[in-house]
Order: sequence, then structure tokens, then C-alpha cells
Amino acid sequence: MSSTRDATRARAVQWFVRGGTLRSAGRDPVKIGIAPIVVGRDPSCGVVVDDPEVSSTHCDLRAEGPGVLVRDLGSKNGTFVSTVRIREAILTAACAIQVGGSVLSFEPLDKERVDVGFDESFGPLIGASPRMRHLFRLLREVASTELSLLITGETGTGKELAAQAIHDVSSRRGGPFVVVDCASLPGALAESFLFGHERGAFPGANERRSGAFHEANGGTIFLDELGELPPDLQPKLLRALTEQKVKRVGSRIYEPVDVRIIAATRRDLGRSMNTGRFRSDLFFRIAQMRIELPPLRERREDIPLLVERVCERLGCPERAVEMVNLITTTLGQHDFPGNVRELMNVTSVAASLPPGAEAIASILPLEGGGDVVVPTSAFGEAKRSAVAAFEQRYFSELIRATGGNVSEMARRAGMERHHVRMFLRKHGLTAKQ
Ligand SMILES: Nc1ncnc2c1ncn2[C@@H]1O[C@H](COP(=O)(O)OP(=O)(O)OP(=O)(O)O)[C@@H](O)[C@H]1O
Repeated sequence: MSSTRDATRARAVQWFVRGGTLRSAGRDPVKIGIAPIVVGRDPSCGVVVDDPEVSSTHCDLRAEGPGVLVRDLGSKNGTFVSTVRIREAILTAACAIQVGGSVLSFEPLDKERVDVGFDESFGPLIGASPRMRHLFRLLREVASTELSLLITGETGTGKELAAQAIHDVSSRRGGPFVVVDCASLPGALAESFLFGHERGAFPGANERRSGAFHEANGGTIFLDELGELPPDLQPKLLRALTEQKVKRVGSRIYEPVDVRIIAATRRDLGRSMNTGRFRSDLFFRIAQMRIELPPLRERREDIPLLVERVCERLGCPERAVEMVNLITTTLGQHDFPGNVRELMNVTSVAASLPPGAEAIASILPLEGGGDVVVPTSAFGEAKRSAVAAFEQRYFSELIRATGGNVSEMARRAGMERHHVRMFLRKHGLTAKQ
């Protein structure tokens, strides 16, 4: 470990999580560990509840540090913990969980130490937190299999990077890695884009074309934003995955393809399944293994390592200590909605200014600017007004720093352009100066 790292990072800690046991009538108890267990009516769920009032994917449970996190997945009739309807809750004591007309009983287990290993990277992904180190171990294990994977996580958590890294160490690394953004599939041509077409299949189809699945033959196809896949394509994709064969538009012949699927989504697909937007059979076919990339705010221990990496990349490793101190003190409470992308952008901008420059402080998304908090109003109200003041300052400063260029603002903030515009509208700010 380098001296810079010694100076900026705490040493590795062990990770303790507290799981539990879930019992349902007539079934063996199920142990809840770090991997999420879905409760629902769908036969592929980890805990199947045969009750018409239970949604196909009703809720899920997984072990976290303090206890078991239970989340309702947008079920029709709700999830209740000891008669209280919840969206999510941490269970630390024995309780009853009601789903539809059925009651499951939960019992916590003692805390268990999770073997997280010492690797602080997997390909280009880095992280020092126990959660990320545990994930790197998991990624290494699944990379050597042929399982299809679903990677979930907020924007900027490294989903695409993880998919590419898995491909790069898998036995398919000699083959292609083809990225398909399901959110921008070209309308009526989406099927042809994925599976190809025959000459004359539709107006403008002047020649026979291969699709993304043909291009990925022998390699990996990465389906980004899977939740946006148009509903009419979902059964066709399911068939392609199940049979490992695809049919070009305008053809009757199924051609074999040898492709591994990795998909990613920011959208909560549990909710999409319950509203009928996403097919549960396709979900369970793709999510043979699920990988969840945690938001940066839940693994702040990663910040120093990521900041160091940016300084190294920019060719100024000697500024790592200064940057880590600056960012951890100034952004200690910041939620990082743009996650690692946002942190890396903020660090790059700050490190590109001369040491000690006053401008550094002004480009950081300051947390209330160090204002003294006087608790004169209720917490919720005080927090709302502090957040609103922060947003106002952050976006005003961003307009100033970028000359009002929305694409640049989105890049620096680690957000989509439409989110930037939403904040500008909310605070009556105008982009172009
Ligand atoms: N753990 C990490 N280590 C190093 N770099 C990371 C890590 N996580 C994210 N990044 C960086 O953050 C940026 C965003 O990563 P990526 O595009 O993989 O995120 P994503 O989750 O796919 O985002 P989106 O949902 O917005 O497409 C990239 O520049 C990537 O290099």
C-alpha cells in the first residue's frame, strides 16, 4: 500500500451482517442472507406464496449490517410488518410479515462475519468498503460461469463498467462485447436492431442485415436499461434466451447464436412487473444471478480511494491527500445522487485548479455552505429548506462554471440532462446566460 493511501484511507474492516429466517405455512424455512430473496406468487420467487392476493413479485428481503431489509416491490395489496404497511423497513426482532392474505414469520439470526477478501478492485472497478470487496469476490466468481446476470444500481454506480469487466475476465473475452441501450432502441426498427432482418422485410430493408445478437455471437451482449425494453419485444427476447436462437424480421428460420447476457437497470423491475410493464418470466430468465451496486452514499469508505485514482489519472498523485481532505470535509453530508460519476467529475474539476485556489471551494457542491443550523422548525421542514437552498446554490454555481451549457452541467453533476433541466425549472434558473 502506498504512503498516499496510508495517509488517506482507513484500514480494511470486517463486515458483519445480520440475517434471519423466514417461515411460511407448509414450507421449509428460508434463510435470508446478503443475496435478496423475492417473496411472491411467481413460481420462480425464492419464497413462493400461493395466494391470489399476493402479487407476482411482492416484496424482497436481504441481510444488511443492522438487520434484514424488507422492501415492498410495488405490490397491489401492500406489505405489512406487524400491522404497519411499509415501503421498506429494517427487521431486527421477531415479527409477522403480512403479504396479501398470508402471514410469514420472521426471526432474526445472530450477526455473522462475512468473508469479504482483500481485493480492492475488479478490472477497472475499485472500492475499499467491505460491501464492494464482497462484490468483487462475487463478480470474480460469476464471471467464470455462463449465468446471465442482472446488475442493478442507481446512475453512475458502475453498472456498465462491471458488465465490461465481467466479460473481460470470462472465457468469452476473445469474443465481442456488444452494448444495446434498450431505452433508445429505434421504435419500429427495434426488433431488426436486435435480431436482424431479411432483404425486403419492410420498406427500406434493401439488404439482409444482422442484428446485435449476431454481432455478439461468441461473446457477451450487454442490455443496458433493460426496464425500458418495449413490451412487444419482451417475449421475443425471452425466446431468444431460452432457445439460444434468433429469427430475423421477415424470416421463418431460427438461427443459433451463442451469447451470454448481462443486463442492467436503474428502474425497480419488481414494480414494473407488478404493473405489467415487464414480464416476470423474462426477469427471472435474465436474473439468474443478481448483482446490486450500492449507491456511493452507502459506502463512503470508497471515496478516498476513488479520489486518489482520479488524481493519479490526472497525473497529480501528490494532490491526493489535499483532494481527499477537501472532499471528505466539504461533502461529508452530500448524498451524491450521481454517485461515483459525480464524485469523479467533482474531483477532476477541483484537481484541475491550482492548489489552494479559492475557486476550488466555489465549484464544490457545498453542503449548506457551512451555514450554522438553528433548530427553530421541525426537522422535516428544516431539512427540506436546507436541501432547497443547497440545490439553488449548486445549480446557480454550475450555470456560472459551465456558461449555462446543459450537457456540460449534466456531465459535471453526474446526472441526465432532463434532471438538470428539472432542477433549473424548480428553482427558476435559466441555463443560457
Ligand atoms: N467502482 C468504480 N470504480 C471506478 N470507477 C467507477 C466505479 N463506479 C463507477 N465508476 C466510473 O463512474 C462512471 C459511470 O460508470 P458507469 O457508466 O459504469 O455507470 P452506470 O451505473 O452504468 O451509469 P448509468 O446508469 O448512468 O448508465 C464511469 O466513468 C466509471 O468509470
